[in-house]
Amino acid sequence: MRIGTLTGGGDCPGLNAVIRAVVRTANGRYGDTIVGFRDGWRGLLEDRKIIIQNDDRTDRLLTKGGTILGTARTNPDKLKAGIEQIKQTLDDNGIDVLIPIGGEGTLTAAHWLSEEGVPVVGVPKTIDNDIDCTDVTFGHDTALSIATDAIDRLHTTAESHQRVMLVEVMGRHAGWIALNAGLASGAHLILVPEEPFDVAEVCATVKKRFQRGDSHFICVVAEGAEPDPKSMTLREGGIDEFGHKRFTGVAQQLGNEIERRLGKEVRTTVLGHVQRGGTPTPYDRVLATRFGLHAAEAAHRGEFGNMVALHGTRIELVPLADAVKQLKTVPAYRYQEAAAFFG
Ligand SMILES: Nc1ncnc2c1ncn2[C@@H]1O[C@H](COP(=O)(O)OP(=O)(O)O)[C@@H](O)[C@H]1O
Ligand SMILES: O=P(O)(O)OC[C@H]1O[C@](O)(COP(=O)(O)O)[C@@H](O)[C@@H]1O
Ligand SMILES: [Mg+2]
Repeated sequence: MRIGTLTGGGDCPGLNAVIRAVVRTANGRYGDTIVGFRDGWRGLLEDRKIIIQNDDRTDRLLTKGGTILGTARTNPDKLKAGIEQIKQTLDDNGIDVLIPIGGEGTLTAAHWLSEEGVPVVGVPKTIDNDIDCTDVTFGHDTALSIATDAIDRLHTTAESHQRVMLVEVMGRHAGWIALNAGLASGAHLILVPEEPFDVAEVCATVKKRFQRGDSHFICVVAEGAEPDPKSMTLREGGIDEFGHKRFTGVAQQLGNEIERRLGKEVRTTVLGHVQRGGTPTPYDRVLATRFGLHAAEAAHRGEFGNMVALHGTRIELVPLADAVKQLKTVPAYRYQEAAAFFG
């Protein structure tokens, strides 16, 4: 069998561990050839690829961050217009099944290709934890541990200066990183995209904490968090060429407002891409490895149009159609649990 693979969307710790697991399983067990397309869907449009050998170098990919295949975003309309080219590339390379590894966008494209008759088995990746139908994906645990470590460090400096510190973490549509890192590090407030915030309430929470004699205030803000429009408006950033909203720095703008209203010293830290860099945690290495193994096995069983998913302790298959129907956002009950520790 010839298996094609690619990595799409934002990179994520554990992508290389999936590639290694696919190669080791498919080549080691079945003697398959693995063709890796470069830079996401673009590699299929432009027929740019490498053969990934089952050798010692590939084996060492287990711990390596990023993706050896490169990743990219391609305007969805351009991708759709290239369907004949994609099919031609798959044909020219004798690909029997494609294993795309990516987030909700990449998996939406995978679902569309599957409906166009391309044999596909998807592997979900995201640091944001916003892919539905799987308990979690690899990448989230690593991002969490980086964000938690950063917030732990901000506590001590904030305490020394009696400051308000805002930490902006990733999370475009879903506040999982903010929620979980905030809980893990004992933040005093967490703001997520799912729950619009009121600036007056934020200021009241900050004020109350200082009034009772506490020394500092840490607030974790997801990059996609938004104020209730009646309480404050954010600068407009427009939409990028891939249809994603451009963020304008919610934490910085909220920080300015807190400083103006309360006269407290505020500092803002934007963690940015450091959350996605470096080696995956052991948890993510194991999950990525299991995803790769099960994707290769599903490809051999001909169970196309599916995505591997973690359910409890088992890796199972779910239809791509179900997985991309909606994003997995933070439910109200989880935010309410976290709110018990605010202030
Ligand atoms: N609705 C869609 N239809 C077809 N292709 C899509 C769609 N959404 C995204 N894609 C493709 O998947 C790529 C990756 O999606 P993106 O959302 O940027 O990353 P991720 O896969 O991490 O969610 C996009 O650049 C685009 O080529
Ligand atoms: O690398 P870029 O293009 O700046 O994208 C940043 C975005 O990528 C992410 O890290 C992951 O998003 P995707 O899973 O959709 O790729 C988001 O949290 C963040 O908003
Ligand atoms: Mg996406």
